Amino acid sequence: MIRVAVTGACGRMGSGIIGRVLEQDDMELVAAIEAPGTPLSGRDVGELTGRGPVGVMVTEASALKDTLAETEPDVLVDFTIATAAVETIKTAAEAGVNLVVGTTGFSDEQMKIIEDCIKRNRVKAVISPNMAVGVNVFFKVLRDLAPVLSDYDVEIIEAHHRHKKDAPSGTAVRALEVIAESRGVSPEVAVHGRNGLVGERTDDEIGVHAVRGGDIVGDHIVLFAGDGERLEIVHRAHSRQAFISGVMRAIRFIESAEPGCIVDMGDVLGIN
Ligand SMILES: NC(=O)C1=CN([C@@H]2O[C@H](COP(=O)(O)OP(=O)(O)OC[C@H]3O[C@@H](n4cnc5c(N)ncnc54)[C@H](O)[C@@H]3O)[C@@H](O)[C@H]2O)C=CC1
Ligand SMILES: O=C(O)C1=N[C@H](C(=O)O)C[C@H](O)C1
Repeated sequence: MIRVAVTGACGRMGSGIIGRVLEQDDMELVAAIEAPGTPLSGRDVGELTGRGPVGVMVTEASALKDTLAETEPDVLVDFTIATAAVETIKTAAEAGVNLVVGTTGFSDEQMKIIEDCIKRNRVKAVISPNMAVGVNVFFKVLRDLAPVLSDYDVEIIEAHHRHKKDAPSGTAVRALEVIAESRGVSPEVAVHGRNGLVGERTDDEIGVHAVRGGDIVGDHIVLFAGDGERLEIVHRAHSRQAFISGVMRAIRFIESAEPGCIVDMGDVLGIN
């Protein structure tokens, strides 16, 4: 039985993950953690997420160290916000708890802190900006296509719901990194939006555009524009269940992962 703790427990992803964990025969929800000062502390997370009481009460992140010691999870799943996730990851790693992290918006400095902490404490970690199987196939297609279309102009467009706090999406940033790497250039060639008399497009630049509105779950388009034609690689998420299915795969994968290393969903799926 895999003992699972979830942070961001009452969020869009956290609540969905908890619902799916509760349905698994090989998993047990042992902790549900929310932001410090949450008014939901002490409430049954099953009732909060519309499933009826499950006997797991919401605890605050400020008590995470004690919560981990008392509940002894095998893995902590984090879908929160970057600034919070860094602290959560440090606390979990120091407690020897493996990690599945879907939170996006980490800076390079925050990622370095996370990498060092996971390496130092020799915990296992799956960290991926998008857990959907289809998106990780999308990344592989981009890796294979980018060298062939090296002289095409690339633009990345992502669209998400009005509540998303970070931009561009972590998925769009990963797509940018994949294409930039294949071209032997820095992701700093990105041009985030365009406004004013910006002049002609340069050959090296990669446009990145974030659309926000409504309840869009997550669309990503990578456009390769050439002379007389263009190719558009598109992924559209219809439901957060696509991400949550990937989270279940990651939770089951983690035991076999290498201690002290961070892998992503491509590794979990064996397509990297
Ligand atoms: N990797 C993937 O497949 C996916 C990643 N995401 C990312 O996951 C993150 C969360 O997305 P949503 O669930 O839509 O956001 P949300 O805002 O609905 O949920 C975040 C939750 O975290 C809680 N929280 C804030 N600070 C906390 C702390 N210190 N400890 C515990 N909980 C804390 C908030 O109260 C909230 O309930 C975002 O970074 C988003 O980009 C979202 C969907 C898929
Ligand atoms: O915030 C979201 O909703 C999502 N965020 C992730 C990202 O930033 O790429 C993944 C997915 O697109 C949904």
